[in-house]
Amino acid sequence: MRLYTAEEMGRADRAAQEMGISGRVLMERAGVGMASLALERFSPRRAVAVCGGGNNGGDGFVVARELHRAGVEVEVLATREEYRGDPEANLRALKGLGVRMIRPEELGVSLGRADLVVDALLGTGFSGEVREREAALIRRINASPARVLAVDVPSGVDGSTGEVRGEAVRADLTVCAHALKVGCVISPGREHAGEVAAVDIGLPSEAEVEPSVVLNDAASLAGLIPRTAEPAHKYSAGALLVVAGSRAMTGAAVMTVAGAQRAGCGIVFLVTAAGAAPLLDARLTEAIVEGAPEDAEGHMGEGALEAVLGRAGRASAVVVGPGIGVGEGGRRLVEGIVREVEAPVLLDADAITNLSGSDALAAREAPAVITPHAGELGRLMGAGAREISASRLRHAREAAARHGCCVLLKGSDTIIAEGEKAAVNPTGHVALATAGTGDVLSGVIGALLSRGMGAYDAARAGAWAHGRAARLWLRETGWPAESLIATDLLPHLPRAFAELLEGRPPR
Ligand SMILES: NC(=O)C1=CN([C@@H]2O[C@H](COP(=O)(O)OP(=O)(O)OC[C@H]3O[C@@H](n4cnc5c(N)ncnc54)[C@H](O)[C@@H]3O)[C@@H](O)[C@H]2O)[C@@H](O)CC1
Ligand SMILES: [K+]
Repeated sequence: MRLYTAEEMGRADRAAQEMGISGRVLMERAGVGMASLALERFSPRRAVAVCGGGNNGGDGFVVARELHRAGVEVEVLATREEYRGDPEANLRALKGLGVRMIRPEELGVSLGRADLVVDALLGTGFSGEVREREAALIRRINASPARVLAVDVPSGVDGSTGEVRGEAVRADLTVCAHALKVGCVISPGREHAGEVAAVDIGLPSEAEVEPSVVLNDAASLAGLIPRTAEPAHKYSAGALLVVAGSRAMTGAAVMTVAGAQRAGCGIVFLVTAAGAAPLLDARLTEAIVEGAPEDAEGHMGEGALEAVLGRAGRASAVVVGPGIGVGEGGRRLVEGIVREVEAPVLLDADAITNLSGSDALAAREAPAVITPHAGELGRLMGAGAREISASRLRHAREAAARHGCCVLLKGSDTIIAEGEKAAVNPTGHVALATAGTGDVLSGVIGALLSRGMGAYDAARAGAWAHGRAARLWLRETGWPAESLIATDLLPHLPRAFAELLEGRPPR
């Protein structure tokens, strides 16, 4: 499925109009499609359409006309004194049909009676902060108990980024014209959008433009997962070195290694703190475990880098971070790995925190992936987690540019960014908000790197399979999402990868 920013949608729209398809036709098809979804989903009896002064409002007038035609009792608030062009024509048609027009001061009463609100106040023509007049209307809509259908974008959400500065409508369903708007799939816009759907507005394929952000769906990943070729041995199948764990943190190493094994690499080496090594060796039957010198806190310390570099020569990728601890020793270890290891490196968790303020990544030439959550990215970028969360796409891109690496910013809407490219992963699930799932993800992406995938593709495929595994677990068990534990993902990873290999989009 296609994702468009406001600018890309505008270009595609202009291209269609140059081909002779009028804006009026596009608006008509958008409104008709949106109304038909609203009727199907909500079976409304009394609706209020709140329509702004632009084409989003114009779509809203068409939705209102269609609802009226279907027998719904409709009231319309048109916020502008005078309309022009297509919105004007559609407003005139509504008035001709005798649809009741209301004034802003009547909105409260009308909303109290309605079971559906059509939010057509602001669409892709909006960005920045909502003016007070519109903000007041948004607050009214949000206070109403009626279901909310957002036209194209929930009003107040930046359709190109998902950023919300000030008020924004909270919709039950957002129906986008032609392509999903980027802002409807990235948090916080994503949470405002509710369920998201797209309607066909008759835009010809010749009018499509190159999107800057892609939806990381199974179709977009088809054919990317490599198979182990004959003649094969365990090294040719991918040899991953995992640098993880400390005396008091052994689970992180277990989950990273196990994730990697299920994502199909031939052999996994684990270098961990000496005090943790015997226990981990006993738990990780198939892995080769080596203890490295540790400091007083039980973290890998002085001499650990040598142990890692000794193993790294045989590895086709390295994962470093889960459970290693934060401190000066960890910092030297991670900087040394970033500087010295030529194979692709994935940095997660404490490895990212250990690099805050360092320019080691920017100086590195070989591929690298970092997999932070908002807090970790904040520490790396000298910002707060809230600042990162408010502008996720921008910060993921900035981090990728500044550190010259691939960035996977975790969340229900995991974002993968590298250079000019960006993808939003749709398989994420709240079930994954539990300790250890990030360690599994590091292992999965590390395994894909070790099998020869490029950083961006490995991160995308790993994110997809990881989220999909959670969804398969939910489907199989029927248990509440909150009950998932990280190791539950492991037996479902093979099925998720099988789906990617078959190129079959999930049901
Ligand atoms: N291909 C297209 O581009 C199509 C666009 N359509 C609709 O047209 C919309 C885009 O229309 P427009 O470009 O006219 O823009 P919008 O209608 O989204 O927004 C313009 C209106 O928002 C107001 N506004 C802008 N910034 C504001 C702020 N900070 N605070 C308060 N009000 C603000 C403006 O005064 C103007 O009235 C899409 O979202 C979609 O709903 C559809 O008709 C189908 C075709
Ligand atoms: K809207």
